[in-house]
Amino acid sequence: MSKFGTLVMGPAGAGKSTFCTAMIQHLQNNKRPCYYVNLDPAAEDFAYEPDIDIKELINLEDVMEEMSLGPNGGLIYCFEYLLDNLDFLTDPLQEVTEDYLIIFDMPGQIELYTHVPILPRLVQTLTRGSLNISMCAAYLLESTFVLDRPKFFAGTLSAMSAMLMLEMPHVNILSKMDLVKDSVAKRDLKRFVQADANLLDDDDAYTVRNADGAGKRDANPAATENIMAGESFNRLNKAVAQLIDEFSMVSFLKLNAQDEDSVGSIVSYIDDAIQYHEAQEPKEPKDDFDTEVIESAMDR
Ligand SMILES: Nc1nc2c(ncn2[C@@H]2O[C@H](COP(=O)(O)OP(=O)(O)OP(=O)(O)O)[C@@H](O)[C@H]2O)c(=O)[nH]1
Ligand SMILES: [Mg+2]
Repeated sequence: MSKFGTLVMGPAGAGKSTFCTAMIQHLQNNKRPCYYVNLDPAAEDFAYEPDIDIKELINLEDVMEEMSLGPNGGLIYCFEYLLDNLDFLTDPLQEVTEDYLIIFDMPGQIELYTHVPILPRLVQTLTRGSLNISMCAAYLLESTFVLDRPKFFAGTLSAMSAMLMLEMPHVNILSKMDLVKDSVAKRDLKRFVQADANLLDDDDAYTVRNADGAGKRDANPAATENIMAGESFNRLNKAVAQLIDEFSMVSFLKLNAQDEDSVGSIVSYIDDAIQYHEAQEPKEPKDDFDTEVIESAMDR
């Protein structure tokens, strides 16, 4: 028998906790049980009280103060401490049954998803051994990144890095779609959803250099204001986009956390990835009634 869960990840402020709240609300509306695990040792306010809260084990503020660490070093310390005290997480999760969706709300420190080998160890504990949770990662990237294409590809690279590092079913999500739906053409949005590397060539804010390298910045100063520029910056971005293109593994689902249908559609993708519905026994209330009748008849 398997348990089911989703690991909600992504850079700071991507909308992870808001998405967790929206998922819980959606599952409750559909009479589905869920189990909420907060793994952000700095998170303060919750719309739904977590069933497990890492702050009951370790608190980022205390770590920063006592160990004289900054927020990123403090966070890594908190996760190493969690790995040394995994019973805190695994003991209560043993009791969770297969009809629950376990939602893990992660912190936004990007190093967790790129190069620090902490999450693979955590994921192994959750997905193997006695817990055996069938997990899907949900990696959120804020859709406003599409307004600055190099930034979008940098964010996409972080999503790909998490996919490669964790080696588990994975959905990538462009969050906060309500913020860009009026400023990005539908045709362009489709290309962002597929992480089309050619988007950089068509970027108004950047000039594709001439073959002799003598190209100029785009003539539109409004589009280029405050945006990093330069030939080597362009080459770096092209190389990043090409790498993403060669792996051909990143595409995005679109999320507006305020829209129940949008949340429902992402939950369906996650359900498919973890094969949630295949594991659910059809439950007929009549069965319980029949069992009660038979048992009481046998008692007599
Ligand atoms: N417009 C809009 N704002 C959103 C949406 N989702 C989240 N936000 C806002 O974005 C901000 C950050 O959201 P959070 O859910 O706290 O993001 P997070 O990824 O959990 O942030 P950290 O845990 O600090 O990394 C909040 O002000 C949210 O209200 C959305 O779908 N649309
Ligand atoms: Mg959060």
